[in-house]
Amino acid sequence: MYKVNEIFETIQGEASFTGVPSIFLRLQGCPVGCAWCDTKQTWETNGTYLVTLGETVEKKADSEKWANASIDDIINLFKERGYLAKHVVITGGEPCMYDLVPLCEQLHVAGYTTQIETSGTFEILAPESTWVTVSPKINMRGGYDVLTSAMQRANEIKHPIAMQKHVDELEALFEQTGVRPELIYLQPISQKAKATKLAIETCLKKNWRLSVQVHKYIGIN
Ligand SMILES: C[S@@+](CC[C@H](N)C(=O)[O-])C[C@H]1O[C@@H](n2cnc3c(N)ncnc32)[C@H](O)[C@@H]1O
Ligand SMILES: Nc1nc2[nH]cc(C(=O)O)c2c(=O)[nH]1
Ligand code: SF4
Ligand SMILES: [Mg+2]
Repeated sequence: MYKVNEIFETIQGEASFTGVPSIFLRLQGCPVGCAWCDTKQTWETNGTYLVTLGETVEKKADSEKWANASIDDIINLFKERGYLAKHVVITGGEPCMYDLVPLCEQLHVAGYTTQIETSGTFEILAPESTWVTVSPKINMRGGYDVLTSAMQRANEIKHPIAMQKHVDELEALFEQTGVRPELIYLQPISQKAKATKLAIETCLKKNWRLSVQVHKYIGIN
């Protein structure tokens, strides 16, 4: 069973898959505690907020409500809702708190491609063909060895930044781990003008890529 915070169909707004119609599966629970996290409603798994899966679908506003769901429940729901997107983004919360192998495998059998959004603070349990976006949470809770293996598995890195020290800590992580993936995205934290300027300047200097959270600019989920 997976703990589901919400399920919705939208356009992927971040990194390489930006613009791709996607079904988002947001799992409940994250112990990392990033101060600027835009999904704090997923952090705790409080029994008071346990609801049915139906209630988590296309919530009208962010909430701490969550539901238990099996893989069949999730795939059946995608079909019942008539979703046409064939790309499933598994995010959270921290999705790698869960073993995602059976979920992704069954999604592949059902004709979907899969992508995981993860902080790299838990072991990544997912099939080879799942696209893994690692947004490394440096100096946060979670082991160094886990972060190194996450960096090795990553298909792309997406790093939220607001200050030069966030760029410096990413460079230091590349040095320490000896892993420097080909696709490196900087994502301004919370659409702040200063963060966006820094991200643009740094991408130009380092030949990295810019990821703005497109969905927030156009007012979709
Ligand atoms: C909410 S997290 C969930 C997945 C996973 N826990 C992680 O951190 O990658 C999804 C993505 O949003 C990014 N993010 C969260 N809050 C943000 C904010 N305020 N501004 C920009 N990016 C943010 C995260 O770094 C991550 O890349
Ligand atoms: N449209 C859209 N794209 C996204 N890419 C990553 C998201 C996330 O919250 O993980 C996200 C999200 O919440 N909405
Ligand atoms: S790891 Fe992801 S979900 Fe957890 S607090 Fe940080 S940004 Fe939020
Ligand atoms: Mg989001």
